[in-house]
Amino acid sequence: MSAQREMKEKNPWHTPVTIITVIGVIAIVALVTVAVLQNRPVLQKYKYGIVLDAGSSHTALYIYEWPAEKDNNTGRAEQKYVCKVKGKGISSYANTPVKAGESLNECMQEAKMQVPTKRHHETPLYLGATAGMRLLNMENSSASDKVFQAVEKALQRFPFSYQGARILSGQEEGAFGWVTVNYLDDRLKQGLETTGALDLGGASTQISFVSKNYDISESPSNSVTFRLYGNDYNLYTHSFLCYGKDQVLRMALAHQTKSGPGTILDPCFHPGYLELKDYSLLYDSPCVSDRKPQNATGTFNHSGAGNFKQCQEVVKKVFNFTSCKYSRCSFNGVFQPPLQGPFGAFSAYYYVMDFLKLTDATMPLKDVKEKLANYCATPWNEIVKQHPEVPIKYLAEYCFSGTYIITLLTDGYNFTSESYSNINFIKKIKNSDAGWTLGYMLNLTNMIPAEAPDSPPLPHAGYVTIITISALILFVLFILSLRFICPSFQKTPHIV
Ligand SMILES: Nc1ccn([C@@H]2O[C@H](COP(=O)(O)OP(=O)(O)O)[C@@H](O)[C@H]2O)c(=O)n1
Ligand SMILES: [Ca+2]
Repeated sequence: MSAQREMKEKNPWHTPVTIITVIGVIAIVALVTVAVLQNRPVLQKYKYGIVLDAGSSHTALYIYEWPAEKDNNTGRAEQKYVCKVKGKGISSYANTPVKAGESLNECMQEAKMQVPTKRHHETPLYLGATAGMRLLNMENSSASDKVFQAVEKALQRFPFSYQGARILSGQEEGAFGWVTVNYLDDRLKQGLETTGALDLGGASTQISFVSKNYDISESPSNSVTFRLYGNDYNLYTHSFLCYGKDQVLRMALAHQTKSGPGTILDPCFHPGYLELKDYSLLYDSPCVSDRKPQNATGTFNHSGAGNFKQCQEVVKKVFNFTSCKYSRCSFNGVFQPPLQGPFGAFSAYYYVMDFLKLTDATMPLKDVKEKLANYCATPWNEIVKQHPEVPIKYLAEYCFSGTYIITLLTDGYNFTSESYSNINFIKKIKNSDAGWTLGYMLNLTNMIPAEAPDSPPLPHAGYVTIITISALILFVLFILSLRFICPSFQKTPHIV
C-alpha cells in the first residue's frame, strides 16, 4: 500500500498542476475545434440557372452557377456553359412553329448533362425573346403565340423548373445588359462608377448608362431606377427597334432600291461584289414593309462600289435627325442625356469590330475610319481569298456593319473623337458573356439584394486566431489566479 502511495506521489501525472494543465489543454482544444468547425466555410456546392436567349438571328442557351450557401452574399454567379442552338432564331419558324420547339432539344439535352441530376428540379429555366419575336408579334401575333406554345411545350419536357417564355421589352433588354456588365465587374457591390452598356443585335440595338444630374422626368419612359446593394441608380436606357444591323441593312437596301427593279451600286459592299437578290425577301419585315415600292416584284442586282464615305451617307439616311422635343436627342426624336463614363459594347459590336481588328481601345476614331475605308475599298475577290473560313453571306456584310457601327456611335449617339476612346468592345467579362441573360436571371431570382448584405466582421482565419489567443489568455489567467488564491498550489507534490 505504502509503495503504491509512493509511486502515486512520485508520478508527475498525478500532480494538481499536471491535471489542471491537461484538462485546460483539452478544454482549449475542444473549444477551438468546436468554434472552428462550427464556423468554417462549408464545402462549396453549386446552384444553377438556365436562360435561353432567343435572339432575332439565333438562340443561345446559358447555364449559370453560383455557390449554394452564398447566393445573396459574397458568391458571384458565373457562366458555366453556353450552347448555340443550330439554325436560325425562333421567329424564323413562324410558318412551322413546332420546329421552333424542336430546335431547342439538342442544347436542352446538353443542359441536362451539365447540371448535376440532383439539382435539376430546383434549377430555374427561362426563355427570353428579343427583337425578332417583337417584330413577328407586331406583324402576326397569332404566329408569334404559336411559336411560344411550341417552345413552351418543348421546354416543359425537361426536368428543370420551367419559369416561362416571354418577349422582353426593349427597356428590360437594355437594363439587364447594363446589370450584367456592372455585376460581373463587381461595380455594383462596391458602389463604383458604373459602365454604360451598348448592345447591337440583328433586329434592335440598346444603349444604357447612368448620367449624373440628368432629369429623368424629361422622358420617364427612358428611365429605370434600381436600388442594388444599398446604392440607388437612375439608369437611362433606350432600345431602337429595327436598328439591329440586319434590319438596318434591309432599310439601307430598301432606300437604294426604292426606284424599283434594276441594279444598285452599293457603296457598303466591296467592288466586284454582285448578287441577284429577291425583292420579296428584302421587304419581308415590318421595319421596311411600308417602303415597299409598287413594282417591287422579282429580283434586283446588288453590286458593290466599296466606298466608306458614301456608305456613311447611305446609312445616315436611316436615321431621322430633324425633330427633337427634348433638351437633347440621339435620333428619331428619342431623348438622350449627355454620355457619361466608360462603355462596354458587346454582341454584334464585338463580333464585327473583332473581325475588322478594330477593338483596340487606344486606336483613335480617325484611324478606325481610315482602316474601315481601306477595308471597304478592297476588291471582293481579294476579301474572299483572305478569309476562306468565313461564310460568304457574313463576309459580304462586314464593310456595311462596321460603317453602321461607326455611324450609329458618332452620328446616332453623339460619341466624339474624344469620347469614342471610352468605348471598350467586349465579348466576355471574367469568362461570362456580356449580354442581358445574366442580369435577367439575377433579377428574377432576387440574387442582387437592394441593401448591402451584412458581412461577417472578421475573415475566418482572423476569427480562429482570436478564439485561440483568447482561450490561451483565459487559461494562463486561470492558472495565475489559482496560485494567487491558493499559495500551496505552488508546492506541488502534496496529495492526500
Ligand atoms: N459570331 C457572330 C454571332 C452573331 N453575329 C450577329 O450578331 C447579331 C445578334 O443578334 P441577335 O440574334 O441577338 O438579335 P436581337 O434579337 O438581339 O436583335 C446578329 O446580327 C448576328 O448576325 C455575328 O455577327 N457574329
Ligand atoms: Ca441579342
